[in-house]
Amino acid sequence: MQKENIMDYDTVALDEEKNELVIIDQTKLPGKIEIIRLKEAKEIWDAIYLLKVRGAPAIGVAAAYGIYILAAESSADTYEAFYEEFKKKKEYLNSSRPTAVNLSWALNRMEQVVLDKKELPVAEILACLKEEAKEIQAEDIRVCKAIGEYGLSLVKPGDGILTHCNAGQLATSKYGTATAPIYLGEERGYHFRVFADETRPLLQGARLTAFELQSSGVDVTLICDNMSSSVMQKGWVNAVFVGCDRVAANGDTANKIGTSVVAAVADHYKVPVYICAPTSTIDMDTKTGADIKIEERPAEEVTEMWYKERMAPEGVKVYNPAFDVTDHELIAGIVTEYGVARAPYETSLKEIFKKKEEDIRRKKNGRQ
Ligand SMILES: CSC[C@H]1O[C@H](OP(=O)(O)O)[C@H](O)[C@@H]1O
Repeated sequence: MQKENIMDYDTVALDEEKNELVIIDQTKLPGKIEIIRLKEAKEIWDAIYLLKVRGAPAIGVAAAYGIYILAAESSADTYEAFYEEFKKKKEYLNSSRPTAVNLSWALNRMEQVVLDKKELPVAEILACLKEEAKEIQAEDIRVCKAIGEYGLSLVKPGDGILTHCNAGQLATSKYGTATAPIYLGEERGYHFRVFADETRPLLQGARLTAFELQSSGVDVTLICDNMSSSVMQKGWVNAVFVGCDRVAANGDTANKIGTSVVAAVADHYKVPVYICAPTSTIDMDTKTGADIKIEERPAEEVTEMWYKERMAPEGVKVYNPAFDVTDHELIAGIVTEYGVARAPYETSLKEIFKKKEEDIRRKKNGRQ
């Protein structure tokens, strides 16, 4: 039987007949492709909070379909009652996760439909809500493809690309953001060499990015988060492409934990870092990164080996060096028993050994 390909599944979809949200349960990947159907408010809230559906754009699409599904359950017989109910359900879904701006962006956009169509009967408002949610998803696909085209202009065939977390098709409706240039490039024979950071603690890189890239025939190598420096030091990385959850007006970008470490290392090795950002993820009302609310999650995600099944797709290439080398430019001082050596180390280490030799001589003379 043909092995299932994760790329053949919709990350998020609306079952229009049953008015159900249909998603891939990403907490089960890569070991199992499980499609789940959601209808109740708490189910949808939990799916977002537990990262069954995740990634800024995908969260936005799921919330848009989710609020439509919940609004369609309303038994309100006046606009005022319908709108009051709508606002409560919207605020509830919006409370699931704070950092990705697409959640509130999509819900606000759906609320605007209710406000704009207040003269229509509720049934017609619902039809408009469904169309708006479908347009949000259609836009997501167009936007990601456009990001792919622009991203492709920044790299060349055969380049090494490093990415962190999952800003792939599983974080969007199609193409992904950071992976969009990779997928378009694959279609056009670019044959990129991709390094996917595992991305502790929830392993979106190992479980999702490596999985979807491998499933698409992309040359992907899984590395631990602490290996990004080693592959950049070796010159294997020509560009870093990552996604985002919220870009502030000054360009500060909130993305998965560890992105700033990758960026600091890339800066050292003069590797360009590109944030692949749909404008729906850019928040011009937030002035700087310091103003972005950073979600904090349960300690167990760090302390427990919560992942009982496969942590990465079977057969994926892995680079697993046991050590790496820290470049001297990154070292403030080398602390020895004869003092602290400071850059330039060729000189200062020689001074240290001179002190050592003098010390040995003194001790030797003292004994004679
Ligand atoms: C297309 S950007 C997706 C963005 O969302 C991820 O976070 P999470 O897995 O917690 O939803 C990660 O930050 C990605 O870069």
